Amino acid sequence: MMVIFLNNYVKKESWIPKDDVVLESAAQDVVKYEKNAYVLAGPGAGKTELLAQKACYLLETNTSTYPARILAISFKKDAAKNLKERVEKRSGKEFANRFVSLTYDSFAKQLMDRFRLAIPEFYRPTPEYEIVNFNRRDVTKLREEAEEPSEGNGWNYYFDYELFAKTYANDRLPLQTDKINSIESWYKFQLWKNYINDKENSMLTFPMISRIVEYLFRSNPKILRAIRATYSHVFLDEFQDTTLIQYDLVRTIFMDSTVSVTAVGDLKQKIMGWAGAMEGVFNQFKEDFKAKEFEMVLNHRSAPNLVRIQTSIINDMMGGSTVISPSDKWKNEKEGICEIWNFAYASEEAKKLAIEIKTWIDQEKLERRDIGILVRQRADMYCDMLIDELSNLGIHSRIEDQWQDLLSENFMKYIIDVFFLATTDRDPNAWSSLISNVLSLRGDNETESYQVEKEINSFIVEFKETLKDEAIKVTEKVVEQWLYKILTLIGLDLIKSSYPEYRKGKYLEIKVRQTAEFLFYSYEKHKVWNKAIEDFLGIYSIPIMSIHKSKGLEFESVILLGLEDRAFWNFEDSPDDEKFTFFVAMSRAKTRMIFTFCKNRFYGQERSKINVIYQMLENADVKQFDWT
Ligand SMILES: Nc1ncnc2c1ncn2[C@@H]1O[C@H](COP(=O)(O)OP(=O)(O)OP(=O)(O)O)[C@@H](O)[C@H]1O
Repeated sequence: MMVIFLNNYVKKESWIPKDDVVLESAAQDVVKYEKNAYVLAGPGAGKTELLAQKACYLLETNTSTYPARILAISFKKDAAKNLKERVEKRSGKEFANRFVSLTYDSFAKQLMDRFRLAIPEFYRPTPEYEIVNFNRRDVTKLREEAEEPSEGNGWNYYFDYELFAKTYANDRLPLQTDKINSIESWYKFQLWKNYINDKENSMLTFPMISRIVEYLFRSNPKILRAIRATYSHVFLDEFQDTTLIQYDLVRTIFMDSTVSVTAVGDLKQKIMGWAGAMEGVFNQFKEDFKAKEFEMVLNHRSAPNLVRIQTSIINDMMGGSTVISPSDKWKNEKEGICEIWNFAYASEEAKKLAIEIKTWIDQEKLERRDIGILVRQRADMYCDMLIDELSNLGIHSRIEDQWQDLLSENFMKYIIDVFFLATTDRDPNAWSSLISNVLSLRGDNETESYQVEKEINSFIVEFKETLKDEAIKVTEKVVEQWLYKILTLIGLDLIKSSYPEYRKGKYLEIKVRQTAEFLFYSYEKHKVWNKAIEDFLGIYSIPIMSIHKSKGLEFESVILLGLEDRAFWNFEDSPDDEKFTFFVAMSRAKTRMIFTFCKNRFYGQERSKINVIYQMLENADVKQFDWT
């Protein structure tokens, strides 16, 4: 175990933010504030950055007293990984070892695996279990397979399957068997019994896992004390999207404890209402945790003209007169383009956008990853013509959703570094990152360093030859075998034991197979491995994704393709969710934001239902251009 000596710590008053970042005064206060707090701030305010800086401060000044840990909980795997990497890069691995960055799902799952035997019997899953989703179709199946109590007890036997699929885990455990007084409550009980007890291997959804863990901690003070002693601080990112079940878990574990909790979020980016994001979560947190409110008012991401437009839209959406300022790195307040482009036909739209994007790449020297193409839904349908037109101009683009998840897998860094080292002459960054990652996986034993370097080096020399060997017919299966060789070199068992998500079931195997499939696809395109690996990472592709997947990301130029009624089909039912979704899209742009509308896409489009959005853009003086 690595011991940090006292003289490595920085005095609180001498600590300064990392990477020359200048924090606005509210952010400085949050970094140093010791009690529970929440931060409300708009897009690009640096909320995630603030958490990274606060982690560095707490660790480097020993305010999070050694050996306590800091826990950060995010929604997406890549966000959790990104936060961990920032802290690691700035404070170094020794400090960052005490920074645990997880998603809500993996946090709950880890706790359940660790304390499984302490879970009361009826709710205790089998040692091997399967993680599943539970949707409307599964409600139907459950109902088909169950032997319902016969009618005549006055219950209404017709119930809303959709609602049931969303709320089946909303009640705290244990379920009160004496309160089974409706068909829904009867099925809620059946679901737990059926999924956990009646199967050889239990089946669990993430909301069920959270519920089990919440129950465990609520009913077992010893375990509760242990976890409270593990963490000194907890960070909650994108707090506006927290569900009732997630919040209840956090509350049970950390409320009224010495653990200091900091939540950050933005009410204008609350876009998970459909997935159960809790109404009034900040107020509830304020009350339960006696938390102090902080507000940040700068936007570090977008150019001044875009900040002006975003601010006007915020005030239209939320009422009030918020003032948000761009950072002072911009030369003048007119910088930043925001336009609406109207087309008659999708083919014309695709042509015009492809030509425009080519100009950005050729003349403005934008990289492909500087451009983000966003859609409300169904990227495959909305973008097929644009993908073809871009391809005609020699520009590759790809629908990023599947890659995003795969690339944030914990085993991926080893694979990528080994491939980089085997396909380039010398890559010092890949070498040092690989060696330090392997050493840290193996317990940071410095004396092993020489041996590890030797072992990896000889593998890479051999792997280089393998990749060059034209006699080997590359297939998906062959790539999969290579991946296993790399993981075995690093330590397959260690990888499984170090990353809890790989401990159980076939998850690792499934992800390795998918990696082989995607890598092989990239290889088939380029036929040389150095290009294939870059292609796999997406360096040569313009990313296309749904707005939901773009959360937390930023691009120099953003195109929101299809600002139309049908794309925002749920607007009438959930106008706020949809307005916020639109706002998330427009706030991803640093310098250019283009919205498109196409009259004849899929047999006709209107913009009457989402007229409010167009009205807000008009109020902000956003200009429209007809390209037909
Ligand atoms: N204090 C700062 N000084 C300079 N740049 C900053 C600062 N804080 C953040 N940034 C930069 O601004 C951008 C936005 O930061 P970040 O992603 O942390 O914002 P956010 O509030 O989490 O955004 P969003 O909610 O829109 O996803 C990033 O490029 C980040 O590096």
